[in-house]
Formats: sequence, structure tokens, C-alpha cells
Amino acid sequence: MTYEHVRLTEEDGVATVTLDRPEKRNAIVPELAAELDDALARVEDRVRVVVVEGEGEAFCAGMDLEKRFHEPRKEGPRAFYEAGRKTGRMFTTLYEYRRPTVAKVDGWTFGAGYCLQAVCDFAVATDEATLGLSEINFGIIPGGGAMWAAVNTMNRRDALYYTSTGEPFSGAEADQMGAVTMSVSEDEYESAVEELVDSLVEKNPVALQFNTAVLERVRYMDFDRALDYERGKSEEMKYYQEDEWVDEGIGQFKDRRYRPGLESYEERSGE
Ligand SMILES: CC(C)(COP(=O)(O)OP(=O)(O)OC[C@H]1O[C@@H](n2cnc3c(N)ncnc32)[C@H](O)[C@@H]1OP(=O)(O)O)[C@@H](O)C(=O)NCCC(=O)NCCSC(=O)/C=C/c1ccc(O)cc1
Repeated sequence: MTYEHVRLTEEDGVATVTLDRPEKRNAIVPELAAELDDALARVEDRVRVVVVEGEGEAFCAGMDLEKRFHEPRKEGPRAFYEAGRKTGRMFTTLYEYRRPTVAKVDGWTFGAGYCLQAVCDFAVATDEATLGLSEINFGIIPGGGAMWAAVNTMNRRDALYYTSTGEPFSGAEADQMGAVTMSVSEDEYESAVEELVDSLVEKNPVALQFNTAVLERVRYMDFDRALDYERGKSEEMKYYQEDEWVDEGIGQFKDRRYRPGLESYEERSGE
């Protein structure tokens, strides 16, 4: 597949997928969604971290209001449904992705764009970024995952407030609410992303994959079930990583080569 609305680059085990429709503030059309999905699938097995960013003034201004809603509406229910299906798949892909994903939230981030950053594992914003759940401003509720994104990144009061008023908020405010991982000034932005990515790259990739998947599951379990589930999943993880954790992770501590409270062990093989 050749890409028209997305750019994919790879360097030192880190893939960067750039939404590249700046003239439309990176609004999501079916082609962009399909390309993003394809790019993610292409690199999933061979990189250690994926960064998702937007070209120009926006991270992502949400669904393309004309091409996702207005035009399919004229064509009828079937076309409307298909537009939703085609543009929605990439959210599931990102949510279930086996590598850590980092959204760079710089500029406009609305509706489906908000959802896009929320389904990434981490979101680094600039203090000046503008985010919002603007659906109510044109008469609907957040859908297609955006309501889920609101309640899973904000507390109930904030989610109700911002989905009911459609009021935009800054990256700094998003950070205060815990809606993004962190927000920093423009000056510190690139180095903050780099630092986070570097720290993820040096972790055991099997452990990282299980960490996210297990965390998402146990959030909805009571303690007894979570204990069982965590035990089982931990054993599965150890099997897949061929006990590297005990040989190297604990072994290097035993040899006093590092302090695990403060840093990572050195990997056995550059997987
Ligand atoms: C503040 C913006 C982002 C930027 O303002 P600006 O920098 O002054 O730029 P412009 O407004 O001039 O926009 C530049 C170009 O980008 C286009 N654009 C800019 N956002 C867009 C855009 N979301 N679409 C389609 N063209 C755009 C805009 O039309 C224009 O096109 P053109 O006139 O050809 O230059 C402004 O464009 C704006 O408010 N955009 C709409 C943002 C918004 O409300 N997004 C939420 C969309 S709703 C959503 O994502 C999903 C909801 C959903 C709900 C239910 C479901 O079941 C599933 C999904």
C-alpha cells in the first residue's frame, strides 16, 4: 500500500507514524484511517515503540466532518455505516497494539483526535495544545470511541463537563486532569518525548506488552480474580521471554551490576 495521508519512518527500533493532511488539520478520512492501520501492522513485529504525531498545526482535528458524516449521509445508511467501520478500525488496532504507543499531542486535538491520543498508551502534550470533545457543539454526543476516551482519561465530573459543554482545554489543563501522560512547554517537548521513548526502548519488550494488556484487564476485576489472572499471565510472560528476567534481571542485581529500583537491567540479546 502506498500512503497519501500518512508518513512512516523508522529509526533505531522506533517507528513514527505522521498524520499528513495538514491542510485539513489531519482530519480523518477513510483513506487516512486505512493507511494508519496498514502502517501500524507493517511495523508491529519489528519495532519496539511507535510514535503517532500530526503534521502542521494539529495532532488531529477529529473525523472529517464532511467526508465522514455529510457525504455518506447523502448516500444512505449503508454508506454511513461503512464510513464508520472504515474510520474506526485503527482505534482498535492501536488499543490492542503489542508495542508501546506514544501520541504527540501538539496543536488541535478534537473528537476522534482526542480518541486517537487516548487509545495510545502514552500521550505527551505541549502546554499550548488545544484539546476538546466538541461533538455537542454540532449537536451529537461523542461516539465511535470518543465517549470511552473521555471517561477513561478523565474523572466523571471532568468528562461530563467537557462532553456537555464542548469547551476546549489546553494541554496543561489536560495534564492537570490526568487526561494526558504529561504536558510540557514547546521548548521541552521533543526532549520529553525522546526521554520517554528511550526509557521504553530499553525495557524488556515481552514484559512491556504484557504489562499493558494485563493492566487493562485487571482494571475491571475484583481482587481475587485479578490475583489469579496476574499469576497466570506472569507465568505466560516468563515462558515467552525464556526466563530472561531471572537470569539477567535478577542475575545482574545479584552481581551488583545495577540497582533495579533506579534503572533497567541490560538485555541479554538485542531483540
Ligand atoms: C479549530 C480547527 C481545528 C482549526 O481551525 P483553523 O486553524 O482556523 O483552521 P480552519 O478552520 O480554517 O481549517 C482548515 C481546513 O481544515 C478543515 N478542517 C478542519 N477540521 C476539520 C474536520 N474535523 N473535518 C473536515 N475538515 C476539517 C477546514 O474545513 C479547512 O478546510 P478548507 O476550508 O478547505 O481550508 C477548526 O477547523 C475546527 O473547529 N475543526 C473541527 C474540529 C472538531 O470539532 N472536530 C471533532 C469532529 S467530530 C469527531 O471527530 C467524531 C465524532 C464521532 C461522533 C459519532 C460517531 O459515531 C463517530 C464519531
